[in-house]
Amino acid sequence: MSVSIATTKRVHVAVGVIMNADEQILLAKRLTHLHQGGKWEFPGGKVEKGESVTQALARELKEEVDLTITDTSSLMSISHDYPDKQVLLDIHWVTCFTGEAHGLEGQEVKWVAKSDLQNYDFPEANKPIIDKILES
Ligand SMILES: Nc1nc2c([nH]c(=O)n2[C@H]2C[C@H](O)[C@@H](COP(=O)(O)OP(=O)(O)OP(=O)(O)O)O2)c(=O)[nH]1
Ligand SMILES: [Mg+2]
Repeated sequence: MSVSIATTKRVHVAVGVIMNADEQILLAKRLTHLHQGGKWEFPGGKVEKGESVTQALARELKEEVDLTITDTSSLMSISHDYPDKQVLLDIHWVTCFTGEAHGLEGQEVKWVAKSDLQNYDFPEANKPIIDKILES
């Protein structure tokens, strides 16, 4: 007899660590009805079929926080299993962008000094990202 094990597809997410000229980082608060709702995140979202990670990042940052990004560099990737969802976060530094940040999906957005990041509640997967930013 064969046993089938339920497997869920890992969700590939493009994530931007956006830093401004004052070395502040843009955080957005996940809406409560979403996965990991109420937690603070770095803006980003799912990579769609046929898109590169950079294309997805540019699209998501425009859709979510109204920024046009002009330069990015890879920071790290994190594969994380939540009890209810498996994610692969593809995280990029964003240091060149134009526009003013607004939460276009009704979410709160905030520029936060690096030294204040530890006072925010992030999803579990984000711990290595925070460590990396603090090292930089
Ligand atoms: N954007 C972003 N997502 C993160 C971070 N940390 C982390 O675990 N995630 C997870 C939460 C979600 O499961 C997933 C991001 O998905 P998403 O933002 O595209 O999707 P969503 O939950 O808004 O759901 P959907 O309605 O678009 O399907 O990655 C982070 O710092 N930024
Ligand atoms: Mg999103």
